[in-house]
Amino acid sequence: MSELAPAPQHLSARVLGLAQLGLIVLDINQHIVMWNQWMASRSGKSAHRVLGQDLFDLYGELRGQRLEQAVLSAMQSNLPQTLSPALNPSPFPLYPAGSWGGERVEQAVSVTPFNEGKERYCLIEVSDISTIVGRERQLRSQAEQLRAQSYVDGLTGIANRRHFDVALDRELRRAMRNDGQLSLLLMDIDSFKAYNDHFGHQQGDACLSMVAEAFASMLQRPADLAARYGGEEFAAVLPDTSAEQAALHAETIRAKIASLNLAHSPKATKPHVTMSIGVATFDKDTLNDAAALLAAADSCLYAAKHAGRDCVIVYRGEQASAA
Ligand SMILES: Nc1nc2c(ncn2[C@@H]2O[C@H](COP(=O)(O)OP(=O)(O)OP(=O)(O)O)[C@@H](O)[C@H]2O)c(=O)[nH]1
Repeated sequence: MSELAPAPQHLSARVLGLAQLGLIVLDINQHIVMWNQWMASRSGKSAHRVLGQDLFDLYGELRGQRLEQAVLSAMQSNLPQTLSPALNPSPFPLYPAGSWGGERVEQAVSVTPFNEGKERYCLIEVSDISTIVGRERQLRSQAEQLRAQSYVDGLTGIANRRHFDVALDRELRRAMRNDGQLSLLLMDIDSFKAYNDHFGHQQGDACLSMVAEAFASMLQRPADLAARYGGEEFAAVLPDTSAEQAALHAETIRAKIASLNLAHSPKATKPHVTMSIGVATFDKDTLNDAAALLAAADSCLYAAKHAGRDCVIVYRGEQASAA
């Protein structure tokens, strides 16, 4: 079997010149003994200029940083070191080849000690991970956008049912923990079928958007949540709000919707668009989960419809009463 001959020196030099990553070799004194073409074209410093210089004199900003510690530790322990790109983003001032200034190349850096004869050296490899980092950022921002969209109702722009469910569950648990107060409003546009039949579905959609906007603008506290519960139904989660306060709030919302004076179908009870509202308040013994609270608010909403619509009914035990 024939032995493989070592690569001739000119071949190694050519390969170093073609390498698509930065290669730096330091001697035991941290002086640069090798600096390949990739480093030269991204740093603006030719090998001729940097050979023999202390790397950390050349780049003062690296002094005392993780890279210097990694080099020292690699030289002492003879163990390779990898710098986390998240903790050490872009340590070298390197820029895309041919474009001076602008954004630094994102870098992944590893440090490998080695011995050659009696001498100890350290190889620093610098990879350009800008594309990967850019793609990661894009994916993260797309995921963030999707997450935000998945919580917003497409027609009205207020919170959707999923958001409502999450918020109600969170606030119920908070109320349980703190023995706090929490109220829920369920509201429904009156005779909306007649509205659609009279004005058409498209105008029906526009009406829903106007009502949603007006209703959401009435909720002032940051923790309050205005949501589209489904179809022509809306809901509000009101933390730290007693039954009396919620009843007042609901009455203000009802009056606000009526005051929009949106023309209704001649078949509706009133000449303008109105809303019926059911109110239920957390009670740690009886109304202490989402299903019970929703059922109580819904029974009040049903009672409001039966009481002639355009009114507020508050849940008071088994017997709902007008606000
Ligand atoms: N335009 C439009 N209409 C919707 C939407 N979602 C639900 N609706 C309509 O809302 C109407 C609700 O009708 P009903 O549940 O019969 O109730 P109502 O006519 O509002 O009568 P009351 O609730 O008893 O006052 C139906 O005609 C649905 O088609 C929507 O996204 N856009």
